Amino acid sequence: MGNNMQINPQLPVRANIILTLEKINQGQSLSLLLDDLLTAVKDNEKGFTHELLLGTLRHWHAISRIGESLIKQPPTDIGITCALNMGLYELLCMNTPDYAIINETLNAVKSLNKNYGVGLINAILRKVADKKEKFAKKINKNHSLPNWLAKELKQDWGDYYENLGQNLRKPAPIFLRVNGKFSTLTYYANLLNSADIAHEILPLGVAHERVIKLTTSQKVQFLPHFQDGFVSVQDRHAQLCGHILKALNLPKNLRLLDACTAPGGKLAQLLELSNDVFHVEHITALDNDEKRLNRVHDNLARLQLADKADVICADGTSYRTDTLFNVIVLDAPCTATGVIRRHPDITLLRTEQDVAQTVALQADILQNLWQNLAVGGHLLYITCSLLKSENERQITNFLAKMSNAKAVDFELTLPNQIKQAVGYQCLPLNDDDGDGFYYALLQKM
Ligand SMILES: C[S@@+](CC[C@H](N)C(=O)[O-])C[C@H]1O[C@@H](n2cnc3c(N)ncnc32)[C@H](O)[C@@H]1O
Repeated sequence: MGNNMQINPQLPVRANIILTLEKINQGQSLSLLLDDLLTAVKDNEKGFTHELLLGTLRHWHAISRIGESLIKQPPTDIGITCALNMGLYELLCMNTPDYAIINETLNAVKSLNKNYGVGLINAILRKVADKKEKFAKKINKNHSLPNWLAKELKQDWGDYYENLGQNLRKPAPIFLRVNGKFSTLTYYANLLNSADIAHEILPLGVAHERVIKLTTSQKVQFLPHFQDGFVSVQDRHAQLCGHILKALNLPKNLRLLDACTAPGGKLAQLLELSNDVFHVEHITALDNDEKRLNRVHDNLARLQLADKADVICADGTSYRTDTLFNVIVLDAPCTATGVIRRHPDITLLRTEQDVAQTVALQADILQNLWQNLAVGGHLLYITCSLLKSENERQITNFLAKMSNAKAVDFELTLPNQIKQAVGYQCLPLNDDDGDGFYYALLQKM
């Protein structure tokens, strides 16, 4: 059963959350919906709205299993499942009184003209409210991943799997990258101290580099000198990119291709790091998504780096240049299973079929970009995926096929940066850990 109602300020807050969940279940992404939702709710409801929506998504599969165990016939309207899951999450994981949750969830359902779901939702919420402790234990015990993904992660990560499954449903920490063109990490940490912004300084895992972690939630636009480009938000493991390349002590005047560049996080880091020692003469940055390239331009403008790179719209599977590159960064399109903590809707949007398609696309891009690399040049392959098929296996298959490619060793030193047959897999296993990233370094012979 469809629903043409749109998120709007006249609806109760829970009704707007149900509509958002419904759209995600139909394939839209949270990042495109969240602003609309938060704009539609009152200021004093924004925090609650965020917590209820994100919490429901983080626990979606665990909650769905509870709902399914109590219902004989699953509802034909996905909106009813969304309302039920939202109600169950609030009941089992938030502090709202039970009667208020049940009343408000039912009111929301009625305001969406879905009265046919009221009886079912009322019955299930009351049943669960009566045995809250039992169901709360259930929800917390297991992972909240779709079965196909849980199976793949178990195969790939054996001993780490349980911990990984639990951690993927937690919110991710916020890390900052300090722009060395304007500041040092120590100087910026002092600015944060002066502004009373709680933070920690943590190692990055490569050379002696460090990173800032914010320890309280903070609107980034209000960070000291954010608009002046002193600092950017970038995940701890994403920040390895520039430092792995810097540690190679490459010759000066590098010609670098940042393939798959949008929204430009790694590109900006490379430009910020470029100096007399790690000297990038020229960067070409490409992506095949025109819209996402707008975000690259915005980011570079804020960091005052707009004139430092040629940003082009091109397809990595076919792009060719006459002047070959010394370094190619390939931050490949992937299943993004490593960033589920930041985008919990991935567990609803991704399917098992997506994996094979993504692996094939990555192989095509890698194969084509290799033709643009000069002999002696390096290619840094990166994904934010946890799956070995996109990572270690992708690269070992490439090396087996390409007689002019070899793996280059580098060292990452943190416990959850795990050495693979080629490269490293970073896993989010602790609250301080960065996202799930894979890095492999190749050289053309
Ligand atoms: C993981 S994101 C890159 C993140 C970026 N490097 C950063 O650090 O901000 C992958 C990017 O690959 C792009 N992409 C997907 N298929 C592509 C293709 N065939 N050619 C070029 N870019 C592609 C997507 O548009 C997306 O922006």
